[in-house]
Amino acid sequence: MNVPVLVINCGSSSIKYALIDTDPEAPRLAGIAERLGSPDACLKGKSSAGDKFEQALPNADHTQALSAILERLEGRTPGAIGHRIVHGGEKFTQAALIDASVVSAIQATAALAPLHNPANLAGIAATQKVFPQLPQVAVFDTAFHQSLSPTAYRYALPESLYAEHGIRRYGFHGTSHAFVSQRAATLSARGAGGWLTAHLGNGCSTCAVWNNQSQDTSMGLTPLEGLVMGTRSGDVDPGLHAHLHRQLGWSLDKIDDVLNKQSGLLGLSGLTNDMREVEEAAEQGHEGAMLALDVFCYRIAKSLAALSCALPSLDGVIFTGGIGENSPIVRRRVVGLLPHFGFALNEIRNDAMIRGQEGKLDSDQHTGPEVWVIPTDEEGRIAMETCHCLEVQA
Ligand SMILES: Nc1ncnc2c1ncn2[C@@H]1O[C@H](COP(=O)(O)OP(=O)(O)O)[C@@H](O)[C@H]1O
Ligand SMILES: CC(=O)OP(=O)(O)O
Ligand SMILES: [Mg+2]
Repeated sequence: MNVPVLVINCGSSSIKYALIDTDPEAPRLAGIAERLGSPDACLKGKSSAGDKFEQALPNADHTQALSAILERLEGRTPGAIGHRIVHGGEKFTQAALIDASVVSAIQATAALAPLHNPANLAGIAATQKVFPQLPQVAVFDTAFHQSLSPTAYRYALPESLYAEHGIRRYGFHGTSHAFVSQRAATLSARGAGGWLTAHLGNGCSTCAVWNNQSQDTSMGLTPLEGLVMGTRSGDVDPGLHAHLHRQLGWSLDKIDDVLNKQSGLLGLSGLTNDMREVEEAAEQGHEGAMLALDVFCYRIAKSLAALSCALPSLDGVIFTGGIGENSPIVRRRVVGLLPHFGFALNEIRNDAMIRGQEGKLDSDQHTGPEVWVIPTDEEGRIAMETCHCLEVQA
């Protein structure tokens, strides 16, 4: 079934939206309602003519923000709603038409993604109120990684923690890793083979993809494992939690808050979670920013090297997300830390690849593993999966 899809990515205080038409050439309407629940709440976006708008929505909640979004759709009516749902646990290997049982399954996994799933559920409740007549589909970040083998997804913990409590590695950003690896398989003469993907946005993760299937990924039970991110620490010694509790008297809530919201680029630099500002400060010799950039890039390279163990052979690496698509500095440094992989980055191509362009960064005549930048399209992929799910149901 091919219908215009309103894609909703609902956070605790924000709603990102995009209206994706059946005609791929039709301009997308997209935007974000931010700081919901506060006096500064506002809706920002772009009209189909490309004009930017900003509208104050003081103290608006999710439902009020959705009503305001509806008025920005320029009379175009969606035929379905596709929701990004971060955690689908082991239950969902693909998108699902939302009904009461799907809502309770998402509720059941909320404990595993306390920052994301409750907000996603609030988004479903609000859209059901505003668009009661439309079919709604849940598209899960975790679904693409359900192809992981137990070797990749099990932690070395007592079996009962997995069997009775679902404690295992799940992985996230699945729609992005799936989209860019399939796009590389189409664009590259190497086709679908072994690709390493690096999704570098506010949340960051890597993935090893073999024949369009996720083999392993850097995030785990929650979106905190793995790489250094904007405000998340990524991997730390699991002994850190007990240490902070016993030695500093920190509560679990405080530890959780520090690791999720005060660490990463922000924690290391002492300045900001925004990579543009980190790069600027590092350029001016700010020591915290230089260290943040060093650790960020080193940990990406280390993760890609580790994930290469999940691939029989390597065809290339793909950079995506706000940082992966726009930062020649990060790409150069990461590739430079992997000399034994045989990449050959062309500096001029790398420097020129910014602002959502797509392309290969290799030097001419290079025959080894390739380096690609592929702008991610999580919204487009969610719309596609929404239509596919409705087709299967019909
Ligand atoms: N030109 C740029 N150079 C370096 N980093 C950039 C650039 N443009 C955007 N970024 C970074 O991309 C990150 C946001 O990524 P994005 O994928 O848009 O986030 P989200 O995960 O919220 O969708 C920020 O750290 C931002 O600084
Ligand atoms: C799962 C995750 O980290 O999502 P985001 O990048 O949107 O924070
Ligand atoms: Mg993102």
